[in-house]
Amino acid sequence: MDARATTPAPAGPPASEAPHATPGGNGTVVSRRAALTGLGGAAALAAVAACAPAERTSAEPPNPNQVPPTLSGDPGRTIHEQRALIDQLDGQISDLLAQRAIASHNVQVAREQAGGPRLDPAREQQVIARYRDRLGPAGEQIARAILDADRGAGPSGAPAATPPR
Ligand SMILES: C=C(O[C@@H]1C=C(C(=O)O)C=C[C@H]1O)C(=O)O
Repeated sequence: MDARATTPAPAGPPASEAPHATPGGNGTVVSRRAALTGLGGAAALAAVAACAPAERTSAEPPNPNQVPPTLSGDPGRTIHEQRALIDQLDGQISDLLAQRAIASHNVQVAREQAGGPRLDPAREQQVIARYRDRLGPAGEQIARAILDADRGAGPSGAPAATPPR
């Protein structure tokens, strides 16, 4: 059985990381929770849910990490259709990355303001491992690129300045 199907979703950040909105330095204020569950993410999840196969042969709940094969793997789709899908997915990915950059920035600033280090290498390894588990070696590359982009991302990291829609 797929362990992910039975593993409950994380209950949210521990109390020590409660969602206090933190100024981003450019007027951007986003709580950790809002950033992680912003409309872009909800829209992405809704899109995935809407495209899930109508009938299920298993009683197991859908895995939100799994792109529905009807969307992603149908070779009968034309190149034009596939490209439209790619453009749509790239838009969602970009929106999510922009939200992630803001959330990451907020955590980094909060930790720094509390007198701690801006970065947390152990946590970064957890992030990398999650991407690697899901996507293999390419996932590790992607995670490292995201972490690089989000380290110190803020007002000057232009994409982070765009609030979630
Ligand atoms: C956002 C955090 O701060 C930094 C940024 C991280 C990230 O973008 O995922 C991870 C660890 C930290 O280096 C965090 O500790 O959660």
